[in-house]
Amino acid sequence: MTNTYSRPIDAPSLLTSLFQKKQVYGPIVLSLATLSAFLSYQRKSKSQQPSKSSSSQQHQQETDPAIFQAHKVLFPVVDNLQKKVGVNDEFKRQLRSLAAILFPTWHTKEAGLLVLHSIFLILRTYLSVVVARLDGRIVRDLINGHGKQFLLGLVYWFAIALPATYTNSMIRYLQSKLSIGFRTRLTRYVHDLYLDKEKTFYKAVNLDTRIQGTDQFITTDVAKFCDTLASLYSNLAKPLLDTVIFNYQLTRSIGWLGTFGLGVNYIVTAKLLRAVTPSFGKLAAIEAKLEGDFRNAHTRLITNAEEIAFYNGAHLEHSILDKAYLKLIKHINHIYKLRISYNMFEDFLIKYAWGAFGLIMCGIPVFTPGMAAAVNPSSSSSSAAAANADLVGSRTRGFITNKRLMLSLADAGGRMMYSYKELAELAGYTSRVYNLISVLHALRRKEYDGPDDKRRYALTNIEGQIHTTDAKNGIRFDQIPIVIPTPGKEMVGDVLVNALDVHVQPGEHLMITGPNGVGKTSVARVISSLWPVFEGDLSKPHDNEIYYIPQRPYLSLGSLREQIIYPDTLEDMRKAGRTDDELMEILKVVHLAYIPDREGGWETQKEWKDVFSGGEKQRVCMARLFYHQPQYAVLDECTSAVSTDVEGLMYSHAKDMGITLLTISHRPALFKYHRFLLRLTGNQGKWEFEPIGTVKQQQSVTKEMQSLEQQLTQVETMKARLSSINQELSLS
Ligand SMILES: Nc1ncnc2c1ncn2[C@@H]1O[C@H](COP(=O)(O)OP(=O)(O)OP(=O)(O)O)[C@@H](O)[C@H]1O
Repeated sequence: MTNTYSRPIDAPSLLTSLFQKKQVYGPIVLSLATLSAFLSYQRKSKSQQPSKSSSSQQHQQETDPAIFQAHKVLFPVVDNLQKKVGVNDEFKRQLRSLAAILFPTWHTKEAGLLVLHSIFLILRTYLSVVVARLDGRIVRDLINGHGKQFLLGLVYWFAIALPATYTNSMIRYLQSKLSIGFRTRLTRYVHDLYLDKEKTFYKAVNLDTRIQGTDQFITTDVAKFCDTLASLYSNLAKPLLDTVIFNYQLTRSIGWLGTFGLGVNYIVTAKLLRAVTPSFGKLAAIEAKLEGDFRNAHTRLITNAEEIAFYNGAHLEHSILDKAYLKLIKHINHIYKLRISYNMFEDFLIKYAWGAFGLIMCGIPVFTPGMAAAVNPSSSSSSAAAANADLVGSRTRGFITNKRLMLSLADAGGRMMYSYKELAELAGYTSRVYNLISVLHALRRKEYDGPDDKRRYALTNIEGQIHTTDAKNGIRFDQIPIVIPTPGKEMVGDVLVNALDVHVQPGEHLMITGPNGVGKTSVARVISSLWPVFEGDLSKPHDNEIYYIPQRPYLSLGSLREQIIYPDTLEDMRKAGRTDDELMEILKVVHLAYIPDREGGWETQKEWKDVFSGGEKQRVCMARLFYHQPQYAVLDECTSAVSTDVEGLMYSHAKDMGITLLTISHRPALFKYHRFLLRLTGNQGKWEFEPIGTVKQQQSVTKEMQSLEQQLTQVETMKARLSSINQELSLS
């Protein structure tokens, strides 16, 4: 006899024919095929991986500038304050722009992963239907007392368990792989933008306020974006597929009316949930920012640990950290509170309302006489008792199968609805990551944050020109004002130095002096293109012919050798044919020859900023100058902690090497190593430029000496007065 009740599940379709004829073999064969595809894919991707620690290979992988150029239109900067962060058209546009980075072509590893992931998702849905049907069959055989078939059903059950569990683990594995793949692509892209030749990393921090806490953006937000995107694909694609297939199966079982009811149910639920969903996207974006602030406060503490410890500043730092943490926690608590009512509503709707609705749907074929007859026309030809037993068996099978499908459907629908919350969170991370990339693109093109109109000294009105010339032409400032770059819509910069007009020729060592905060370092910032040339013309040699030693010594991560050759790598050093013996000679010049022995050799790796004393750090930086032997050197108070005799030796050595010096210093002892003096007066941006050793200067030195001598003559008078005061005090 035909089991007519279960006919809908056995309907002639590709899927159902697979259940019928290859109920167990089908899934196993499919799983094995997918496994072998996966293994061959793994082999292929392994063979394409770059060899370990090959910096030249890593270099080859840098993003092609043509790609950045092409992406210019995809990443216009948007004002996030004005745009509402949420699941809207702007979110879709931003996601499409980011997709161009995640999937540059369909021949990428990530595209392969996505396809494989999708195959496993389809496989899982297919297996769910097989399991639902098998479940129904086993229960039917149990109720009908068909022991042999019951046992056979159990054998099938275990046979399916293998591909089913494998499929589930693969889905999770591929989801993680997809997330890591996205993250690698995005991070590489961002690093290439951030650490490019335009020194965008400096500009993002100092010349712009649109992305604050870049480290948080690059480390945490990118990772969260990738995780959410990968999981959302899985959380949306699978239930979507499940919904289509299960609905199809159910339609055949419960009829079109039931399916229509299900459809209405979905639409109503989606509308209701949408109406009550708080703006999780915006909340997630704020949370990410507050996390960044908290992390930043900790990073500052670590970076400045010694200074804070000397000042006994732990108490204040403690309260700063607490404040940052409390702000974050307050926000997270607010989100949790919003979630209470939202989750209640969501659970009520999806678990309980849908559950009741599902049971009603399952009951339709049972309680609707017309339908039962329609699905069971052959029952009249059997004896009444047998027909009754068959009817109970087939009803049970139908009910169990439908209930399982219904539960899976509720689960799928529920997950789709839950995904809306995830989608809203994704909108928040998308807006953060998009914002980061679009601002980095803008900074690379020198499009800064400033007023819309052409105001003088605004970052949106940079009119100066920079010319790269031969080193023998020197460095020339032609009517260049030194202006503090000030980001912001209504902001213009303050002028530190008026139209500077100075020419430094090779060998004409220049000393720049003036009171604190007058703008001496700022002159160096303009030469090195950290600050823009707002007006005038700057002519200078190529960047690699000028070496800068800043006021604060910087020691990098890496070996002792890498401290001396910074920013060259060991590979660069070897390529240039330089040796460790040469480095030792350099260390002798800066009186640090004892360091390699003391520290255990050139390869030693330490946190060098904590190892060297203040003077040693400055001498290591001077050693770098002698290693690189540039045509020009800008030395910004970089020997202030070095004893005068060693300082003098280093200056003489630099000059002997043919390096033209531009020294920023207050120390008159350094005058004698220079030929010109640029004095920034601080008086409304005025400056003076003159040769060193002129009559005027000698007169000024003589005048200073006379004034000092005069002060010395008063010392005896002052001493006498002091002792008389002491005497008076002891008498009283
Ligand atoms: N990024 C910035 N934003 C705002 N103001 C800045 C910035 N950088 C420097 N300034 C200001 O510009 C002025 C000049 O700074 P600069 O570092 O050039 O001084 P300096 O003459 O080298 O001083 P010192 O002798 O103390 O080193 C200072 O008042 C400083 O506060």
